[in-house]
Amino acid sequence: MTKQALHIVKIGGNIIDAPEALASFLANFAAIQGPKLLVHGGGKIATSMAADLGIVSQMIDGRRVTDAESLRIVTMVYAGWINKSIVASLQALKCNSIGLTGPDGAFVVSKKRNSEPFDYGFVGDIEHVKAKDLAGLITAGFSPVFAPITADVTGQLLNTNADTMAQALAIALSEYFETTLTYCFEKQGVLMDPNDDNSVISQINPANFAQLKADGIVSAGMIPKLENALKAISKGVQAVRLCHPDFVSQPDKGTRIQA
Ligand SMILES: Nc1ncnc2c1ncn2[C@@H]1O[C@H](COP(=O)(O)OP(=O)(O)O)[C@@H](O)[C@H]1O
Ligand SMILES: CC(=O)N[C@@H](CCC(=O)OP(=O)(O)O)C(=O)O
Repeated sequence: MTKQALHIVKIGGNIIDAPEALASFLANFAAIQGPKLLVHGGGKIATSMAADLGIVSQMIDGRRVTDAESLRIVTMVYAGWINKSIVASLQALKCNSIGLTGPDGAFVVSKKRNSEPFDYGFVGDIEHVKAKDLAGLITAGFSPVFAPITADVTGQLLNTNADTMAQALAIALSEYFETTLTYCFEKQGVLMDPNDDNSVISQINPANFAQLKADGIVSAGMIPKLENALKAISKGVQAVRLCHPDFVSQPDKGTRIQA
């Protein structure tokens, strides 16, 4: 039997923090026909909220070093304000969204990251996705909206990178759906020249990724994002793409990932 298509989309903090861009993206997302799932980040807002409270945020390899105070902030920001704002907006657009974190339904279970070689604090790496139950929720007509907060088997909340969460959900759900994964961010795609939106690299595979990294053309948060994208395409996700949120429904736009 052929599997039904499932569109998984991830949006990051730069879009969430720009009300017009977010509203325009959510209208595009709501218009996608058929099963769909959204994963959101919000790192930029968490960093500014932490700064307001006098807490300096430290990022290493795209992961936030998350102490107990930071964990409280990121949980309130991601699972609270951002998640509920997005779900309410999608409901107003007649998209039957349901806001979730890892521990809701135990859909995503993580494990605290090893403290060697560096202690990231309360950061979780995903161990298991309860894909069958989540597929059931999607088939019942809900569009899950995941915040990047998970928990381990003891109930400890953990902060999880949103790009990784999207990758893990896409891989696990590929057992039940023909899954496509789209990372939306504020540029037109992965660029040869970060200041030139016309320099989109149309395809990235493991070989040219290694070269782009060595040449310093991809840097910062783009490196873990592409590592997640490459993992997804190598583990059963049908199509993976990075693009501007305006083009979420135009598969020929942006950067396509190849195994
Ligand atoms: N070659 C590149 N092309 C496009 N963006 C790049 C590139 N190299 C680094 N970046 C940076 O990666 C960022 C996207 O990663 P990140 O900030 O983690 O996004 P998000 O918060 O949406 O997950 C872009 O805003 C850009 O500053
Ligand atoms: C462990 C870890 O780094 N978690 C991320 C989760 C949010 C995120 O990934 O947000 P963007 O998609 O907007 O970058 C963080 O706190 O920044």
